[in-house]
Amino acid sequence: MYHLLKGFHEYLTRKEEFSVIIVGLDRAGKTTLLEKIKTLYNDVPGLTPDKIVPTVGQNMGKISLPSTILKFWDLGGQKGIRSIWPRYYDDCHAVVYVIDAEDRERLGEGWEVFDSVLSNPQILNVPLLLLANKQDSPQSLSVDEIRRDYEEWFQNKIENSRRTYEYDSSPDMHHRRERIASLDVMGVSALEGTGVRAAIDWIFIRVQNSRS
Ligand SMILES: Nc1nc2c(ncn2[C@@H]2O[C@H](COP(=O)(O)OP(=O)(O)OP(=O)(O)O)[C@@H](O)[C@H]2O)c(=O)[nH]1
Ligand SMILES: [Mg+2]
Repeated sequence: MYHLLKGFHEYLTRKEEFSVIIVGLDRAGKTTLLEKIKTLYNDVPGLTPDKIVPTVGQNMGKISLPSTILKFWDLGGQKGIRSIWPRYYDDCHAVVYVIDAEDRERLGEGWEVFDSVLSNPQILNVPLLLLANKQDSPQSLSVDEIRRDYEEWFQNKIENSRRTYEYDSSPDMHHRRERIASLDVMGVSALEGTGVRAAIDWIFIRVQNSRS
């Protein structure tokens, strides 16, 4: 009887688990973001920024929300490690791409990598959120500026490739354009936590919707 009741209780209180991957260039602030998420949502706080080192491999963190567990995979962003990202694409329910809005010199590199993430067929229908991090810094580009910078970069890429006839005719181009048109960009400060709850709300709603 006890086991029956226990099983029934577990059935009633069970939570569905969703995997979210956090990708972006090295130093974008992915681990700082994950640790801030843990601090905001868990009883046990995440690491403080002074304890965070560059990620070699991946970090995992979970948070519990109503009837839902979000399991985050923070993947190392250094060039040599990015090749592990595709291993996570098949099983993820949402993708968060973190861009360092303060580092103007690396924006182009950030878009190049973002574009290669976008073009993966495995995540074609997976919710994708672009986070413009480091909004606490006065040097950071705003959300609107980040969006514009990406659109300009993308436009340039198309123009250049038209000349070489390689890009425009690719079959996934239509999807990519649609995806960019409906892309959600949010500003956060992983360091201070600003905007982080709004980003989690976005992920929570999207994974619920994509399931139904
Ligand atoms: N000002 C500011 N600095 C930040 C913010 N988020 C991260 N940083 C700093 O950016 C640097 C890199 O942060 P990490 O979280 O280690 O970056 P990462 O994306 O995990 O880097 P990899 O693990 O190498 O892929 C650290 O010095 C952080 O303190 C932020 O919101 N604002
Ligand atoms: Mg890291």
